[in-house]
Amino acid sequence: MLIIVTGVSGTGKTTLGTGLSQQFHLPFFDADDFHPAENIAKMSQGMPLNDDDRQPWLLSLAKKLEESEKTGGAVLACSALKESYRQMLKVSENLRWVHLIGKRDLIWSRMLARKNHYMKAEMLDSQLATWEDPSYGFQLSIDQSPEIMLSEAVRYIQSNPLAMKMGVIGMGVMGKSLALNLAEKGVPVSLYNRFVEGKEEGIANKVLEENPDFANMLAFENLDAFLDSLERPRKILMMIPAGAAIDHQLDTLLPKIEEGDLIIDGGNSFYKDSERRVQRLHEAGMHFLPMGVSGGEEGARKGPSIMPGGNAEGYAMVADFLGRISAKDKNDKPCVTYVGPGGSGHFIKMVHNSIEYGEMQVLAELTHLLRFGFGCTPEEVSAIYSDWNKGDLKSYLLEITADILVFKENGELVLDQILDQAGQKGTGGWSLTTALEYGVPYSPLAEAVNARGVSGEKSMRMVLSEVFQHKFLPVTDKLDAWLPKIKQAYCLARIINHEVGFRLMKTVSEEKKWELNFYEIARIWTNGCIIRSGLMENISEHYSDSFFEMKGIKDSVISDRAALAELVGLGISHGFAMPVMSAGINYLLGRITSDSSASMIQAQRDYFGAHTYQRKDDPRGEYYHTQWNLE
Ligand SMILES: NC(=O)C1=CN([C@@H]2O[C@H](COP(=O)(O)OP(=O)(O)OC[C@H]3O[C@@H](n4cnc5c(N)ncnc54)[C@H](OP(=O)(O)O)[C@@H]3O)[C@@H](O)[C@H]2O)C=CC1
Ligand SMILES: O=C(CO)[C@H](O)[C@H](O)COP(=O)(O)O
Repeated sequence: MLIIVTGVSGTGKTTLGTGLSQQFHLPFFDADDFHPAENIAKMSQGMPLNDDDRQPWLLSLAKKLEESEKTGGAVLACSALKESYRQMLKVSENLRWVHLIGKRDLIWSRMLARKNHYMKAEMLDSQLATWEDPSYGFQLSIDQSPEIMLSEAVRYIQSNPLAMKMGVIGMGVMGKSLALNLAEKGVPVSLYNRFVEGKEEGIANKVLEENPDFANMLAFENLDAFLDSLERPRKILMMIPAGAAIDHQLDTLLPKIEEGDLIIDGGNSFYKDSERRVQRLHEAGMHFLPMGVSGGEEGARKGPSIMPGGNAEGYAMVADFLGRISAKDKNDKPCVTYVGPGGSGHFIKMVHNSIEYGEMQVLAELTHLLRFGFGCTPEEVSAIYSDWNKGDLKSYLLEITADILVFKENGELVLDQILDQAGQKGTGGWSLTTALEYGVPYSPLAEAVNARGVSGEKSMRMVLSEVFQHKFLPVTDKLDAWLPKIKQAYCLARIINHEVGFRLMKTVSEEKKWELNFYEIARIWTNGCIIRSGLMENISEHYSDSFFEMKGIKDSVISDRAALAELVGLGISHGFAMPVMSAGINYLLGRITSDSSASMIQAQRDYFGAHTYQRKDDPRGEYYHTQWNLE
């Protein structure tokens, strides 16, 4: 979106241009700043510029406008006195003109009041003589206040909208926040929400009304008008629920859009669905970008972690915009990267969420044990977590858990008013089925999914609790003696959660030849996303396929496993379910045991089913069968 404010010197182009740049969140350029030194010298001596003087200046302005157009647009204040000059600046159809028109006396008096400007007031007559009245654009009279001039110019531009750079479908929690983020970063954006009579009406318009500072947004509930408003090739981001809604929305969109257009699915879709959709849009000559987004409402508004995969050409069309809206890592690099082909973007978002499930569950388990076993108050638990959060254990989830533990309404802890039934939308469970499909051990993170399932059976739990008289037993040991071990156990349980997730990603990447870059994946997860943490920073620097041997991790595996085992023992023996922490220590011990109990399994299989087994003393790997039942 390009806006050019024209007029002779003294008409207030800079004031209006600056106001428009703020309203439309676009950069502002003053053409005066682009004059070569010779022109400035000439004007300072009161000598008017001729066409030859203006030629290089106009060319450099046209170049600046072309560059700006690629990155979202700009507002330019430029005298553009003659039609031939304006023609040189007309670099795009996506351009609106506001011409400032005023009487000579008014302009003269304003020029006399100006200080530190190289233009001499005497040159006004020359400018007015050169000025050619334009036959297009908005003629705005300067005999009114700057505020009124600004609001009239905004109204004109909004009623003659420019092609918007991006469209967002779905004005829910995420769509609205991402749209505002885009608009704030100078990407003109069209908003669309479905119309459902009597239920979903004027939703996109409401977003505009609630955000009057953003003049670079348009709102629609008519899909055709929304699509018409977009620059070609169109770039459309869908932020709607995963599953049937996505296919249905694509069914509606595809007949209305054109070859070369790009559709992005920024929701939590199952990666296999995304692979199918990449293919579908490819066959229709369109680009499809399955894209994970993490950071919740606040992240989407201020800077999420973004995981686009699929069509690389499609990614290139929006790479600049995604970079602008994403969170930034510690080196100020955007937390977005092209993940890989097919559904890889949604795949890694799914694994991200699975790790998120595990991290949340570990904190839930610890909190329960600290409160109802050790008898800590919520404030005490919060203080412990806040303390941990100052060091290597720091993480976003630890931080919000500490907050939740002291958050009160009407003097009551909100946490204790919340029904103990955890919801889930799919990503955790899909990770588990994917791990099963690829034969990747996943027990710690699987337990986080199962724990949510068990929590959902509230009425059955209540009945059985009564039948079996279940009680949490108080821990009689002093908390101070346990606290260092609890911290160690927490540290190691988190490492195990991450190892499990990264192992799944590595296996699937190899099988599908995605060539995922785990340094990059960890890097884009160091900020903006829900599992950002000190641990993730460490992984992004030292990632190794042999995860447990990684720098900053190996020491914890060596020194903290006794603490994790002890804590799980303590919790379970005092009546606390600790599914993720106990699965974690079991998984770890299983992974680091050279002599496992599986010989017995093989013997049993061979006994009842003649499944055969291999022998330790036969390096050829031959299969043997024993006639176990000699009768
Ligand atoms: N909330 C979060 O923290 C995160 C969510 N996500 C994912 O982003 C996506 C959107 O989530 P979120 O914004 O939270 O969800 P919301 O429920 O807040 O919003 C959903 C949006 O989709 C629209 N919608 C619902 N059904 C349909 C349909 N059948 N056709 C077209 N539009 C429809 C809704 O419109 P209407 O108002 O008319 O119902 C609404 O605008 C989901 O896939 C979610 O899993 C990803 C990361 C974080
Ligand atoms: O993607 C997210 C965070 O990263 C969403 O908040 C998602 O909804 C979380 O998953 P679930 O609803 O299953 O807990």
